[in-house]
Amino acid sequence: MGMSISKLLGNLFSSSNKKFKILMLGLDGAGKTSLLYKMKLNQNVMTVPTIGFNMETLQYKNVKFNVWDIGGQDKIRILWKHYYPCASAIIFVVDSSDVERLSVAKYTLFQVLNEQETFGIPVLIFANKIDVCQIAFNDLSGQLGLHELQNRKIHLQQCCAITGEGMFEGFDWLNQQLKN
Ligand SMILES: Nc1nc2c(ncn2[C@@H]2O[C@H](COP(=O)(O)OP(=O)(O)OP(=O)(O)O)[C@@H](O)[C@H]2O)c(=O)[nH]1
Ligand SMILES: [Mg+2]
Repeated sequence: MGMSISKLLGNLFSSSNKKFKILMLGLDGAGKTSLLYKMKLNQNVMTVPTIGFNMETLQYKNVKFNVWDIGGQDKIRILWKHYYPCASAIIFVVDSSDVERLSVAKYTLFQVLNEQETFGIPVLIFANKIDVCQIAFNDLSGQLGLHELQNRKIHLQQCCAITGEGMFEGFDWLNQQLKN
């Protein structure tokens, strides 16, 4: 009856050792590094623009992630593609107070989604800076063109890297997607 003890232990061991590679992308200043360290340390860190990347291992509800926070400045976005191989999911961070650059955020998001290596993987969009947000949720979703992406695994979650609001809800969705 049931699974042998050794098989059960083997399964537990392998699942606890698995780390999902998660890419954190988004325009410069969106709050990627702030979110990474809020999640990792529960601290508000002083950030400087990321040139290159930060990588941290996080654990949320027994799921381990290697989160790659990659610099979002215009001139270094060209380098994002080098990080795509073997990514299990993408977290795309949008500054919801920067309404003027929402069209650039949309264009950049669609560029990422059009890369063959990102086909089929879940994309969590963090609408960050909800504390200073300048736009209603539905308008934000509309301006990012999310209705055009109904064949993709996409979830829009408002959050705040300063208070941590919304972060765990986002990771709950991600965990659920990675389980499937
Ligand atoms: N008000 C507010 N400010 C935030 C929030 N998250 C980040 N910031 C601020 O936004 C600025 C940019 O944050 P970063 O985390 O450095 O942004 P980034 O996306 O890593 O930027 P790059 O490394 O250039 O790609 C910093 O001054 C943060 O303190 C937030 O939720 N609310
Ligand atoms: Mg950064």
